[in-house]
Amino acid sequence: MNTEKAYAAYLDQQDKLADFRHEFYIPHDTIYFDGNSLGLLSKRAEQAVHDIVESWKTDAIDGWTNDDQPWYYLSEKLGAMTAPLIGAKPDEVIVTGSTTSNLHQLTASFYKPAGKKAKILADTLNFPSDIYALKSQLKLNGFDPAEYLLQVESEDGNTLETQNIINAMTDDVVFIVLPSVLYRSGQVLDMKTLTREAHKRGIPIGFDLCHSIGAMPHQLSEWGVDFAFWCTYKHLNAGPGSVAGLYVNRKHFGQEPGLAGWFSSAKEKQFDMAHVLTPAPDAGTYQIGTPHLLSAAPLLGSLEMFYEAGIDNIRQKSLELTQYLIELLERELTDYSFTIANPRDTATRGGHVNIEHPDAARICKALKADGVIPDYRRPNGIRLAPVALYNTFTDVWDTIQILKTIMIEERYKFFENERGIIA
Ligand SMILES: Cc1ncc(COP(=O)(O)O)c(C=O)c1O
Ligand SMILES: Nc1ccccc1C(=O)C[C@H](N)C(=O)O
Repeated sequence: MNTEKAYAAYLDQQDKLADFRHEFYIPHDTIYFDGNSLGLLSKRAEQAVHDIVESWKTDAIDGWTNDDQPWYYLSEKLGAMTAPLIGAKPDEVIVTGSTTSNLHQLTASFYKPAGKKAKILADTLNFPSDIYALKSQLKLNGFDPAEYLLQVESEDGNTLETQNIINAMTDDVVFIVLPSVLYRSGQVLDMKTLTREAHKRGIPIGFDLCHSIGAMPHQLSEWGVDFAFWCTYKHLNAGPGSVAGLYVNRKHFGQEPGLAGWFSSAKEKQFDMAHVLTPAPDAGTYQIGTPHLLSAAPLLGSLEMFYEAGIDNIRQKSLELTQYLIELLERELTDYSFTIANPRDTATRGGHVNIEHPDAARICKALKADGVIPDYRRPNGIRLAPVALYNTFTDVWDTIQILKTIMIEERYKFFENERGIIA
Protein backbone atom coordinates (compact mmCIF):
# COMPACT_ATOMS: atom_id res chain seq x y z
CA MET A 1 0.00 0.00 0.00
CA ASN A 2 1.00 3.61 -0.46
CA THR A 3 1.95 5.11 2.92
CA GLU A 4 2.81 8.61 1.65
CA LYS A 5 0.88 11.59 3.00
CA ALA A 6 0.35 12.72 -0.57
CA TYR A 7 -1.74 9.58 -1.14
CA ALA A 8 -4.08 10.59 1.72
CA ALA A 9 -4.46 13.99 0.06
CA TYR A 10 -5.20 12.25 -3.23
CA LEU A 11 -7.92 10.13 -1.58
CA ASP A 12 -9.44 13.30 -0.10
CA GLN A 13 -9.50 14.89 -3.54
CA GLN A 14 -11.40 11.91 -4.94
CA ASP A 15 -13.90 11.94 -2.08
CA LYS A 16 -17.44 12.67 -3.29
CA LEU A 17 -18.58 13.51 0.25
CA ALA A 18 -15.70 15.90 1.02
CA ASP A 19 -17.86 19.04 0.99
CA PHE A 20 -20.02 17.92 3.91
CA ARG A 21 -17.06 18.42 6.27
CA HIS A 22 -17.41 22.18 5.77
CA GLU A 23 -20.90 22.06 7.19
CA PHE A 24 -19.65 20.86 10.58
CA TYR A 25 -18.01 22.62 13.47
CA ILE A 26 -14.76 20.71 13.96
CA PRO A 27 -13.43 21.53 17.45
CA HIS A 28 -10.38 23.50 16.43
CA ASP A 29 -7.04 21.85 15.90
CA THR A 30 -8.39 18.42 16.72
CA ILE A 31 -8.90 15.28 14.74
CA TYR A 32 -12.29 14.16 15.99
CA PHE A 33 -12.64 10.37 15.98
CA ASP A 34 -15.36 10.08 18.62
CA GLY A 35 -18.47 10.42 16.46
CA ASN A 36 -19.53 6.96 17.66
CA SER A 37 -20.03 8.48 21.11
CA LEU A 38 -21.10 12.04 20.28
CA GLY A 39 -21.36 13.28 16.71
CA LEU A 40 -20.39 16.85 15.83
CA LEU A 41 -22.69 19.83 15.43
CA SER A 42 -23.53 20.82 11.88
CA LYS A 43 -24.65 24.27 10.78
CA ARG A 44 -27.93 22.78 9.61
CA ALA A 45 -28.65 21.16 12.98
CA GLU A 46 -27.78 24.45 14.68
CA GLN A 47 -30.15 26.33 12.35
CA ALA A 48 -32.94 23.86 13.12
CA VAL A 49 -32.52 24.56 16.85
CA HIS A 50 -32.63 28.31 16.20
CA ASP A 51 -35.76 27.86 14.10
CA ILE A 52 -37.68 26.00 16.79
CA VAL A 53 -36.67 28.50 19.45
CA GLU A 54 -37.87 31.25 17.13
CA SER A 55 -41.13 29.41 16.60
CA TRP A 56 -41.63 29.13 20.38
CA LYS A 57 -40.84 32.86 20.67
CA THR A 58 -43.26 33.99 18.00
CA ASP A 59 -45.95 31.30 17.79
CA ALA A 60 -46.15 30.11 21.41
CA ILE A 61 -49.09 27.68 21.72
CA ASP A 62 -49.81 27.96 18.01
CA GLY A 63 -46.44 26.33 17.35
CA TRP A 64 -48.22 22.97 17.73
CA THR A 65 -50.19 23.58 14.59
CA ASN A 66 -48.32 26.32 12.72
CA ASP A 67 -48.07 25.96 8.98
CA ASP A 68 -44.45 25.30 8.14
CA GLN A 69 -43.32 22.93 10.93
CA PRO A 70 -46.19 21.95 13.25
CA TRP A 71 -44.77 20.55 16.48
CA TYR A 72 -47.71 18.17 16.85
CA TYR A 73 -46.49 16.11 13.87
CA LEU A 74 -42.74 16.60 14.21
CA SER A 75 -42.00 13.17 15.76
CA GLU A 76 -43.83 11.47 12.88
CA LYS A 77 -42.12 13.66 10.31
CA LEU A 78 -38.67 12.90 11.74
CA GLY A 79 -39.58 9.21 11.85
CA ALA A 80 -40.43 9.30 8.14
CA MET A 81 -37.15 11.11 7.43
CA THR A 82 -35.24 8.42 9.36
CA ALA A 83 -36.98 5.48 7.66
CA PRO A 84 -34.72 5.31 4.54
CA LEU A 85 -31.66 4.92 6.77
CA ILE A 86 -32.98 1.66 8.16
CA GLY A 87 -34.99 0.29 5.25
CA ALA A 88 -38.34 0.88 6.91
CA LYS A 89 -41.69 2.29 5.80
CA PRO A 90 -42.25 5.89 6.94
CA ASP A 91 -45.02 4.95 9.40
CA GLU A 92 -42.89 2.21 11.00
CA VAL A 93 -40.57 4.77 12.58
CA ILE A 94 -41.10 7.38 15.27
CA VAL A 95 -38.63 9.76 16.89
CA THR A 96 -39.26 9.59 20.63
CA GLY A 97 -37.76 8.88 24.04
CA SER A 98 -34.22 7.70 24.67
CA THR A 99 -32.51 4.50 23.60
CA THR A 100 -33.10 2.92 26.97
CA SER A 101 -36.66 4.18 27.51
CA ASN A 102 -37.53 2.90 24.02
CA LEU A 103 -36.15 -0.53 24.91
CA HIS A 104 -38.33 -0.47 28.02
CA GLN A 105 -41.33 0.43 25.89
CA LEU A 106 -40.63 -2.26 23.28
CA THR A 107 -40.00 -4.92 25.93
CA ALA A 108 -43.20 -3.94 27.73
CA SER A 109 -44.97 -4.30 24.36
CA PHE A 110 -43.43 -7.42 22.80
CA TYR A 111 -42.15 -9.54 25.68
CA LYS A 112 -45.02 -11.93 26.29
CA PRO A 113 -44.11 -14.61 28.82
CA ALA A 114 -46.34 -17.65 28.83
CA GLY A 115 -45.97 -19.63 32.04
CA LYS A 116 -42.39 -20.87 32.31
CA LYS A 117 -41.76 -20.06 28.66
CA ALA A 118 -40.47 -16.66 29.57
CA LYS A 119 -36.76 -16.28 28.85
CA ILE A 120 -35.15 -13.28 27.19
CA LEU A 121 -32.12 -13.84 25.00
CA ALA A 122 -29.38 -11.19 24.86
CA ASP A 123 -25.58 -11.31 24.77
CA THR A 124 -22.63 -10.67 27.04
CA LEU A 125 -21.17 -7.84 24.93
CA ASN A 126 -24.10 -5.45 24.65
CA PHE A 127 -24.03 -1.98 26.20
CA PRO A 128 -24.90 -2.23 29.93
CA SER A 129 -27.99 -0.01 29.72
CA ASP A 130 -29.79 -2.57 27.55
CA ILE A 131 -29.00 -5.35 29.97
CA TYR A 132 -30.17 -3.29 32.96
CA ALA A 133 -33.43 -2.54 31.16
CA LEU A 134 -34.03 -6.20 30.29
CA LYS A 135 -33.31 -7.30 33.86
CA SER A 136 -35.69 -4.74 35.29
CA GLN A 137 -38.42 -5.80 32.85
CA LEU A 138 -37.95 -9.41 33.94
CA LYS A 139 -38.21 -8.38 37.57
CA LEU A 140 -41.37 -6.37 36.89
CA ASN A 141 -42.82 -9.58 35.47
CA GLY A 142 -41.79 -11.56 38.56
CA PHE A 143 -38.87 -13.44 36.96
CA ASP A 144 -35.36 -13.74 38.36
CA PRO A 145 -32.93 -12.38 35.75
CA ALA A 146 -30.29 -14.87 36.89
CA GLU A 147 -32.51 -17.61 35.49
CA TYR A 148 -34.56 -15.84 32.84
CA LEU A 149 -31.98 -13.67 31.06
CA LEU A 150 -29.77 -15.74 28.75
CA GLN A 151 -26.63 -13.97 27.55
CA VAL A 152 -24.71 -15.53 24.67
CA GLU A 153 -21.00 -15.70 25.49
CA SER A 154 -18.23 -14.46 23.25
CA GLU A 155 -15.45 -16.89 22.37
CA ASP A 156 -12.77 -14.22 21.95
CA GLY A 157 -14.09 -11.50 24.25
CA ASN A 158 -14.81 -9.17 21.33
CA THR A 159 -17.17 -10.78 18.88
CA LEU A 160 -20.20 -13.08 18.74
CA GLU A 161 -20.69 -16.13 16.52
CA THR A 162 -23.99 -16.19 14.64
CA GLN A 163 -24.30 -19.94 15.20
CA ASN A 164 -23.85 -19.57 18.98
CA ILE A 165 -26.67 -17.04 19.05
CA ILE A 166 -28.89 -19.36 17.02
CA ASN A 167 -28.07 -22.29 19.31
CA ALA A 168 -29.25 -20.17 22.25
CA MET A 169 -32.70 -19.67 20.69
CA THR A 170 -34.14 -22.48 22.76
CA ASP A 171 -37.77 -23.42 23.37
CA ASP A 172 -38.11 -21.34 26.50
CA VAL A 173 -36.97 -18.09 24.81
CA VAL A 174 -39.80 -15.69 23.94
CA PHE A 175 -37.97 -12.43 23.20
CA ILE A 176 -34.59 -11.52 21.71
CA VAL A 177 -32.66 -8.22 21.89
CA LEU A 178 -29.23 -7.83 20.31
CA PRO A 179 -27.07 -4.94 19.13
CA SER A 180 -26.70 -4.37 15.37
CA VAL A 181 -23.08 -3.33 15.91
CA LEU A 182 -21.19 -4.10 19.12
CA TYR A 183 -20.21 -0.86 20.87
CA ARG A 184 -16.70 -2.03 21.68
CA SER A 185 -15.43 -4.17 18.82
CA GLY A 186 -17.66 -2.66 16.13
CA GLN A 187 -18.73 -6.12 14.86
CA VAL A 188 -21.87 -6.01 12.69
CA LEU A 189 -24.21 -8.87 13.54
CA ASP A 190 -25.98 -10.74 10.74
CA MET A 191 -29.42 -9.28 11.44
CA LYS A 192 -31.01 -10.94 8.43
CA THR A 193 -30.00 -14.49 9.38
CA LEU A 194 -30.71 -13.95 13.07
CA THR A 195 -34.19 -12.63 12.29
CA ARG A 196 -34.93 -15.56 9.97
CA GLU A 197 -33.80 -18.07 12.60
CA ALA A 198 -35.70 -16.36 15.43
CA HIS A 199 -38.86 -16.38 13.33
CA LYS A 200 -38.46 -20.07 12.44
CA ARG A 201 -38.82 -20.60 16.20
CA GLY A 202 -41.65 -18.08 16.55
CA ILE A 203 -39.60 -15.61 18.64
CA PRO A 204 -39.84 -11.83 18.16
CA ILE A 205 -36.44 -10.19 17.70
CA GLY A 206 -35.23 -6.60 17.87
CA PHE A 207 -31.96 -4.71 17.56
CA ASP A 208 -30.23 -1.78 19.23
CA LEU A 209 -29.02 0.30 16.27
CA CYS A 210 -27.06 2.91 18.28
CA HIS A 211 -23.78 2.10 16.54
CA SER A 212 -25.08 1.43 13.05
CA ILE A 213 -27.74 4.04 12.29
CA GLY A 214 -26.25 6.74 10.10
CA ALA A 215 -23.10 4.69 9.47
CA MET A 216 -24.52 1.95 7.24
CA PRO A 217 -27.73 0.92 5.48
CA HIS A 218 -30.20 -1.57 6.96
CA GLN A 219 -33.16 -3.44 5.48
CA LEU A 220 -35.30 -3.92 8.56
CA SER A 221 -38.68 -4.26 6.83
CA GLU A 222 -37.33 -6.64 4.21
CA TRP A 223 -35.63 -8.80 6.85
CA GLY A 224 -38.84 -8.75 8.89
CA VAL A 225 -37.16 -7.47 12.05
CA ASP A 226 -39.88 -6.98 14.67
CA PHE A 227 -38.57 -3.84 16.34
CA ALA A 228 -35.49 -1.67 16.72
CA PHE A 229 -34.39 1.38 18.73
CA TRP A 230 -31.45 3.78 18.64
CA CYS A 231 -29.99 7.06 19.80
CA THR A 232 -29.50 10.05 17.52
CA TYR A 233 -26.48 11.67 19.16
CA LYS A 234 -23.79 9.44 17.59
CA HIS A 235 -23.65 9.03 13.79
CA LEU A 236 -26.85 11.07 13.35
CA ASN A 237 -25.20 14.14 14.91
CA ALA A 238 -28.30 15.49 16.67
CA GLY A 239 -26.52 16.54 19.86
CA PRO A 240 -26.09 15.38 23.47
CA GLY A 241 -29.31 13.83 24.74
CA SER A 242 -31.12 14.31 21.43
CA VAL A 243 -34.40 12.45 21.05
CA ALA A 244 -34.03 8.78 20.11
CA GLY A 245 -36.00 6.65 17.67
CA LEU A 246 -37.75 3.34 17.34
CA TYR A 247 -39.09 1.09 14.61
CA VAL A 248 -41.93 -1.39 14.78
CA ASN A 249 -42.71 -3.66 11.84
CA ARG A 250 -46.13 -3.04 10.30
CA LYS A 251 -47.23 -6.59 11.07
CA HIS A 252 -47.51 -5.47 14.70
CA PHE A 253 -49.66 -2.43 14.03
CA GLY A 254 -53.00 -2.28 15.79
CA GLN A 255 -51.75 -3.34 19.22
CA GLU A 256 -51.78 -1.19 22.32
CA PRO A 257 -48.34 -0.18 23.57
CA GLY A 258 -47.07 -1.79 26.77
CA LEU A 259 -46.48 1.65 28.26
CA ALA A 260 -49.23 4.02 27.22
CA GLY A 261 -49.67 7.76 27.52
CA TRP A 262 -51.76 10.33 25.72
CA PHE A 263 -49.19 10.72 22.90
CA SER A 264 -49.79 7.02 22.14
CA SER A 265 -53.15 8.16 20.79
CA ALA A 266 -54.37 8.39 17.25
CA LYS A 267 -53.64 12.03 16.44
CA GLU A 268 -57.20 13.07 15.73
CA LYS A 269 -58.50 11.42 18.92
CA GLN A 270 -55.90 12.67 21.39
CA PHE A 271 -57.69 15.88 22.27
CA ASP A 272 -61.01 14.12 22.80
CA MET A 273 -59.53 13.59 26.27
CA ALA A 274 -61.23 10.19 26.60
CA HIS A 275 -60.07 7.85 29.35
CA VAL A 276 -59.99 4.96 26.91
CA LEU A 277 -56.97 5.12 24.61
CA THR A 278 -57.43 4.95 20.85
CA PRO A 279 -53.91 3.82 19.86
CA ALA A 280 -52.24 5.47 16.87
CA PRO A 281 -52.43 3.01 13.95
CA ASP A 282 -48.65 3.05 13.42
CA ALA A 283 -45.32 3.24 15.26
CA GLY A 284 -46.50 6.55 16.73
CA THR A 285 -48.41 4.60 19.36
CA TYR A 286 -45.13 3.78 21.12
CA GLN A 287 -44.78 7.42 22.17
CA ILE A 288 -45.77 8.18 25.73
CA GLY A 289 -45.87 11.89 26.58
CA THR A 290 -45.20 15.30 25.07
CA PRO A 291 -42.24 15.16 22.67
CA HIS A 292 -38.96 16.83 23.70
CA LEU A 293 -39.07 19.18 20.78
CA LEU A 294 -35.99 21.25 21.50
CA SER A 295 -33.88 18.09 21.48
CA ALA A 296 -35.63 16.61 18.48
CA ALA A 297 -35.27 19.68 16.26
CA PRO A 298 -31.56 19.25 15.39
CA LEU A 299 -32.51 16.07 13.51
CA LEU A 300 -34.41 18.18 10.99
CA GLY A 301 -31.11 19.68 9.90
CA SER A 302 -28.89 16.65 10.29
CA LEU A 303 -31.15 14.07 8.59
CA GLU A 304 -31.33 16.26 5.50
CA MET A 305 -27.59 15.74 5.06
CA PHE A 306 -27.98 11.95 5.09
CA TYR A 307 -30.58 12.21 2.40
CA GLU A 308 -28.26 14.32 0.26
CA ALA A 309 -25.14 12.24 0.88
CA GLY A 310 -26.84 8.86 0.50
CA ILE A 311 -26.35 6.16 3.12
CA ASP A 312 -24.65 3.79 0.63
CA ASN A 313 -22.04 6.45 -0.15
CA ILE A 314 -21.56 7.05 3.57
CA ARG A 315 -21.01 3.34 4.18
CA GLN A 316 -18.58 3.08 1.29
CA LYS A 317 -16.45 5.98 2.51
CA SER A 318 -16.63 4.75 6.10
CA LEU A 319 -15.29 1.35 5.01
CA GLU A 320 -12.52 3.00 3.02
CA LEU A 321 -11.53 5.13 6.01
CA THR A 322 -11.46 2.22 8.45
CA GLN A 323 -9.58 0.04 5.95
CA TYR A 324 -6.98 2.78 5.47
CA LEU A 325 -6.64 3.17 9.23
CA ILE A 326 -6.16 -0.57 9.77
CA GLU A 327 -3.61 -0.89 6.96
CA LEU A 328 -1.58 2.12 8.09
CA LEU A 329 -1.64 0.91 11.66
CA GLU A 330 -0.34 -2.50 10.60
CA ARG A 331 2.41 -0.95 8.50
CA GLU A 332 3.55 1.80 10.82
CA LEU A 333 3.00 0.39 14.29
CA THR A 334 3.99 -3.27 14.03
CA ASP A 335 6.49 -3.04 16.88
CA TYR A 336 4.17 -1.69 19.55
CA SER A 337 1.88 -4.55 20.66
CA PHE A 338 -1.36 -3.22 19.19
CA THR A 339 -4.06 -5.74 18.30
CA ILE A 340 -6.88 -4.94 15.95
CA ALA A 341 -9.92 -6.20 17.82
CA ASN A 342 -12.61 -5.43 15.26
CA PRO A 343 -13.53 -7.71 12.36
CA ARG A 344 -11.67 -6.99 9.11
CA ASP A 345 -14.13 -8.04 6.46
CA THR A 346 -16.53 -5.47 5.09
CA ALA A 347 -19.67 -7.42 5.97
CA THR A 348 -18.93 -7.47 9.68
CA ARG A 349 -16.83 -4.34 10.19
CA GLY A 350 -18.86 -1.44 11.56
CA GLY A 351 -18.07 2.26 11.55
CA HIS A 352 -15.25 2.28 14.07
CA VAL A 353 -11.92 0.60 14.64
CA ASN A 354 -11.08 -0.89 18.02
CA ILE A 355 -7.43 -1.36 18.80
CA GLU A 356 -6.27 -3.02 21.96
CA HIS A 357 -3.17 -2.31 23.98
CA PRO A 358 -2.24 -2.90 27.64
CA ASP A 359 -1.65 0.87 27.99
CA ALA A 360 -4.86 1.81 26.15
CA ALA A 361 -6.19 4.22 28.81
CA ARG A 362 -3.07 6.34 28.86
CA ILE A 363 -2.45 6.11 25.12
CA CYS A 364 -5.92 7.66 24.73
CA LYS A 365 -4.92 10.46 27.09
CA ALA A 366 -1.71 11.05 25.14
CA LEU A 367 -3.66 11.12 21.85
CA LYS A 368 -6.05 13.70 23.29
CA ALA A 369 -3.15 15.83 24.52
CA ASP A 370 -1.85 15.76 20.95
CA GLY A 371 -5.19 16.75 19.41
CA VAL A 372 -6.68 13.38 18.43
CA ILE A 373 -10.01 12.56 20.08
CA PRO A 374 -10.59 8.79 20.47
CA ASP A 375 -12.27 7.09 23.39
CA TYR A 376 -11.14 4.42 25.77
CA ARG A 377 -13.35 1.48 26.61
CA ARG A 378 -12.50 -0.98 29.32
CA PRO A 379 -10.49 -3.10 29.63
CA ASN A 380 -7.95 -2.18 26.95
CA GLY A 381 -9.68 -0.73 23.88
CA ILE A 382 -9.00 2.46 21.95
CA ARG A 383 -11.97 3.25 19.73
CA LEU A 384 -11.34 5.37 16.65
CA ALA A 385 -14.32 6.36 14.52
CA PRO A 386 -13.43 8.12 11.29
CA VAL A 387 -16.82 9.49 10.28
CA ALA A 388 -17.68 9.72 6.58
CA LEU A 389 -19.46 13.08 6.75
CA TYR A 390 -16.68 15.00 8.47
CA ASN A 391 -13.41 13.08 8.64
CA THR A 392 -10.74 12.89 5.98
CA PHE A 393 -8.12 10.39 4.85
CA THR A 394 -5.56 12.97 5.95
CA ASP A 395 -7.07 12.83 9.47
CA VAL A 396 -6.35 9.09 9.44
CA TRP A 397 -2.81 9.53 8.15
CA ASP A 398 -2.02 12.25 10.72
CA THR A 399 -3.45 10.15 13.55
CA ILE A 400 -1.20 7.23 12.74
CA GLN A 401 1.86 9.50 12.70
CA ILE A 402 0.85 11.09 16.02
CA LEU A 403 0.29 7.65 17.54
CA LYS A 404 3.66 6.47 16.24
CA THR A 405 5.43 9.44 17.85
CA ILE A 406 3.61 8.82 21.14
CA MET A 407 4.83 5.20 21.10
CA ILE A 408 8.40 5.94 19.98
CA GLU A 409 8.84 8.69 22.54
CA GLU A 410 6.81 6.80 25.17
CA ARG A 411 4.81 9.96 25.78
CA TYR A 412 1.90 7.94 27.16
CA LYS A 413 4.02 7.28 30.24
CA PHE A 414 3.30 10.83 31.44
CA PHE A 415 -0.27 9.70 32.17
CA GLU A 416 -1.94 7.25 34.57
CA ASN A 417 -3.19 4.10 32.87
CA GLU A 418 -6.72 4.53 34.25
CA ARG A 419 -9.90 5.70 32.66
CA GLY A 420 -11.26 9.18 33.29
CA ILE A 421 -14.84 9.59 34.49
CA ILE A 422 -16.26 9.07 30.96
CA ALA A 423 -13.53 7.72 28.72
C1 LIG B 1 -25.53 0.24 22.17
C2 LIG B 1 -25.98 1.34 23.12
N1 LIG B 1 -27.17 1.24 23.72
C3 LIG B 1 -27.59 2.20 24.56
C4 LIG B 1 -26.81 3.30 24.84
C5 LIG B 1 -27.27 4.34 25.82
O1 LIG B 1 -28.60 4.55 25.88
P1 LIG B 1 -29.22 6.00 26.18
O2 LIG B 1 -29.19 6.73 24.87
O3 LIG B 1 -30.57 5.68 26.67
O4 LIG B 1 -28.35 6.67 27.19
C6 LIG B 1 -25.55 3.44 24.22
C7 LIG B 1 -24.68 4.59 24.47
O5 LIG B 1 -24.85 5.45 25.28
C8 LIG B 1 -25.14 2.42 23.35
O6 LIG B 1 -23.95 2.50 22.77
N1 LIG C 1 -24.51 8.68 26.00
C1 LIG C 1 -23.31 9.05 26.50
C2 LIG C 1 -23.24 10.02 27.50
C3 LIG C 1 -22.00 10.41 28.00
C4 LIG C 1 -20.85 9.83 27.48
C5 LIG C 1 -20.90 8.86 26.53
C6 LIG C 1 -22.14 8.44 26.04
C7 LIG C 1 -22.23 7.37 25.03
O1 LIG C 1 -23.11 7.40 24.23
C8 LIG C 1 -21.25 6.29 25.06
C9 LIG C 1 -21.47 5.32 23.94
N2 LIG C 1 -22.78 4.70 23.96
C10 LIG C 1 -20.47 4.21 23.86
O2 LIG C 1 -20.58 3.40 22.95
O3 LIG C 1 -19.56 4.11 24.65
